[in-house]
Amino acid sequence: MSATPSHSEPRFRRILLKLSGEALLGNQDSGIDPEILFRVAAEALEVQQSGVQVAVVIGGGNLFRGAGLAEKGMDRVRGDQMGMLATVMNSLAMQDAIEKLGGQCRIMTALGIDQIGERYAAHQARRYLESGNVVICAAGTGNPFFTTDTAASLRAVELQCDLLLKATKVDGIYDADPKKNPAAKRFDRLSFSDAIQRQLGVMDLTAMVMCRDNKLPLGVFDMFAPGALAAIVRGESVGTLVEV
Ligand SMILES: Nc1ncnc2c1ncn2[C@@H]1O[C@H](COP(=O)(O)OP(=O)(O)O)[C@@H](O)[C@H]1O
Ligand SMILES: O=c1ccn([C@@H]2O[C@H](COP(=O)(O)OP(=O)(O)O)[C@@H](O)[C@H]2O)c(=O)[nH]1
Repeated sequence: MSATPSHSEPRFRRILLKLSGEALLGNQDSGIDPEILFRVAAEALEVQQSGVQVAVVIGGGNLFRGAGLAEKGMDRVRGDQMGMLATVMNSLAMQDAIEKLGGQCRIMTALGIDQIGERYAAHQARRYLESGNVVICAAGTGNPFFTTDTAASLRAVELQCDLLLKATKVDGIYDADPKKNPAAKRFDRLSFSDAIQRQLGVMDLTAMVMCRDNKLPLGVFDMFAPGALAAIVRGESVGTLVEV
């Protein structure tokens, strides 16, 4: 992602890791593949233990998406509320995995669910990050009609992260959807204006614009590639880096 060689000092002080809900499926039809869950949790912890503060946003596409429910006749707002609750379930699974691996982890939710996590507040989230917790920001933005990509860009800006990393089902941003066009070419680096102008579909427009306007670099990488997260944080060129 960056041409700069590895350093023993971490390149980043604080990152936000956006995990695809759908990628948590692994080879299953629904739910969460524990192998993927634990591998990603271990990689997030490894990065955190190397001295980088780690905030996390998890999608809910492995369980529910509001738009899909609305297509089948459900009220869109209720469908999106189900989608946001799906992100809370994934967040609980990730918190459990991180704690089982010996890490400290807080869930902060955009919707009030007191027994599960405290209500998200940026200043408190920053304190938890500074005191050695992984902080999972659950329930998206708390509003229907948004996505967890947008929630991730919002939280990353609020939490003053140096980098937003989207871990997804593809290994970067291509000039066309690589799942539909096998001849598509991957970018190592790209500007936000190019990504927005070319309507490259890997991240929704609202999230891209949020990153661009706040000069927050965005990395996109393959959630199934072991070691990719740590490599990016060491400054190695993995996936695609989008900058202003
Ligand atoms: N130009 C592109 N480059 C890479 N991926 C793309 C592109 N256009 C569309 N995609 C698709 O975007 C998907 C990732 O986005 P999304 O469905 O929001 O996933 P997530 O569940 O990770 O949020 C990939 O699976 C890929 O097929
Ligand atoms: O701020 C938000 C974030 C998410 N969602 C809902 O939660 C679902 C799951 O999130 P997403 O589709 O972003 O998950 P991913 O694609 O990352 O698995 C979405 O489809 C929406 O229905 C929402 O309503 N508001």
